[in-house]
Amino acid sequence: MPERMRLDGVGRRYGVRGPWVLREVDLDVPPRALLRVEGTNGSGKSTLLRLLAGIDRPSTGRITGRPRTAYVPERFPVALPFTAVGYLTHLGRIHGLPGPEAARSATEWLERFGAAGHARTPLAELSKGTSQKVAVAQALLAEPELLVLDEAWTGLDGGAREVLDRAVAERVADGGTVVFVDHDPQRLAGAADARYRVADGRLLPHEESGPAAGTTATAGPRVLIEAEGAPGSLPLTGAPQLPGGPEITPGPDGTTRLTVPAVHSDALLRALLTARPPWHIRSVTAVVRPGEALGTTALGADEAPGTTALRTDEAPGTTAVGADEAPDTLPAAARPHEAPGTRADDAPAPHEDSRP
Ligand SMILES: Nc1ncnc2c1ncn2[C@@H]1O[C@H](COP(=O)(O)OP(=O)(O)OP(=O)(O)O)[C@@H](O)[C@H]1O
Repeated sequence: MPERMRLDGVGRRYGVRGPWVLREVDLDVPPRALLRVEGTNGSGKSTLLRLLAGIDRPSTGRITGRPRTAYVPERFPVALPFTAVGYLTHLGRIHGLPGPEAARSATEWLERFGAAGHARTPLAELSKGTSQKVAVAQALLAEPELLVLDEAWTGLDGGAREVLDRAVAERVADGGTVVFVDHDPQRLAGAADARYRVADGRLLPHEESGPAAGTTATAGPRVLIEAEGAPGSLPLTGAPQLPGGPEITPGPDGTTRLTVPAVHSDALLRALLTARPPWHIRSVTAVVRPGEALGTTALGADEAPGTTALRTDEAPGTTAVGADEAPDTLPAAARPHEAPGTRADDAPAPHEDSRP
C-alpha cells in the first residue's frame, strides 16, 4: 500500500525574516477525496496549494508521501514557444505518455473543452479563456493521483466549467485526490469531502465541514439514478466504494436507487455502465428540494421534497440534468462511446512518477 500524503508541522515564510504565512500545518491528504480550501484574500491559500503541488518547499516541517501530482496555477505562463496542442503533447510526454498517446490525449482534452479550433494557435496568441483551458488540460491529461486547482475555473466559459467539474469527479472516482480553491462558494457544492480554512497562518477544519453538517449529505444539487442490475451483477450494497458515495435504496420492480451530488453523477453512471456485467440505467433524475424551482417545476417550501423525473426514453424537459444535452438524458461523460479518456478495461495509463 503506497504511503499516504501528509503534512506535518509545515510552515512557510518568504525570506528568513519574513512573516510566517503558514504555521504548524498538519494535514492528511487521503485518496479518493475532494478537499476544498477557503480563506480571505492574502490568507495563504495559494501558498498552501503550491506546497501541496510540490512546486514550493516548506520553510519548516515535512511533507511525505506525495503521489503523482498535477497543478493548475492561479496564473498560467503563456509566453512559451508552443502551439496549444504542441504544448499539451509535450506535457503528456513529460508525464510519461508515449508520443502518440500524448498527442491523442492532448487533442481529446482540447475537444472536450471546446478549444479544438485553437489546437494550432501559439500559446502567446490565445485568448485568456482559451489559455486557461490549456492550463487545465495540461493537468488533467496526466490523470494525476493528486490534482491541485488554484482558481482553475476562473476565466473558463460555462461549458468548460462543467467539463472541469466532471473531470474533478472522475479523478476522485478513479481514486485520486483533488484539492481546490475557488472564489465561488457554490463551486462543487455538496461534493467536497472536507473543507478547510486558512486564517492567521493556520489551517483549520471548516466549522461546517463534513457530512454531519450537511456538506456531503444535503447541500448542493443532487441526482437520483434508478438502475437495474443484470443477472450476476454484484449487489450494490456489497460493491466497493462507488463514485460520490451514493445513498442506496431499493427502487420499484427490483431496481436500485442511487442518489449522489450532481457533480458525481457522470462518474457514477460510468461506473454502473462499465461494470461487468453492466447495469441498465432506467432513469436519471434531478432531485428537487423544497423551495427550489427547477425549470417549470416549483415546489413550495412547505411541500415534501420531490423529484423532476427524466426518463431515459423521454424527451428532456426543464431540469438541471440533461437540459442542455437533448435528446439523450445521460450526461455526456456517462456515455461510454463519448467519454474521452474512459477506458472500458480501466487499465491505468503507463505513467512514470513525475515527482521532482
Ligand atoms: N513569492 C512570494 N514572495 C513574497 N511574499 C509572498 C509570495 N507569495 C505570496 N506572498 C505573500 O504571502 C501571503 C499569502 O499569499 P497567498 O497568495 O498565498 O494568499 P491567497 O490566500 O492565495 O490570496 P488570494 O486569495 O488573494 O489569491 C501574502 O501576504 C502574499 O503577499
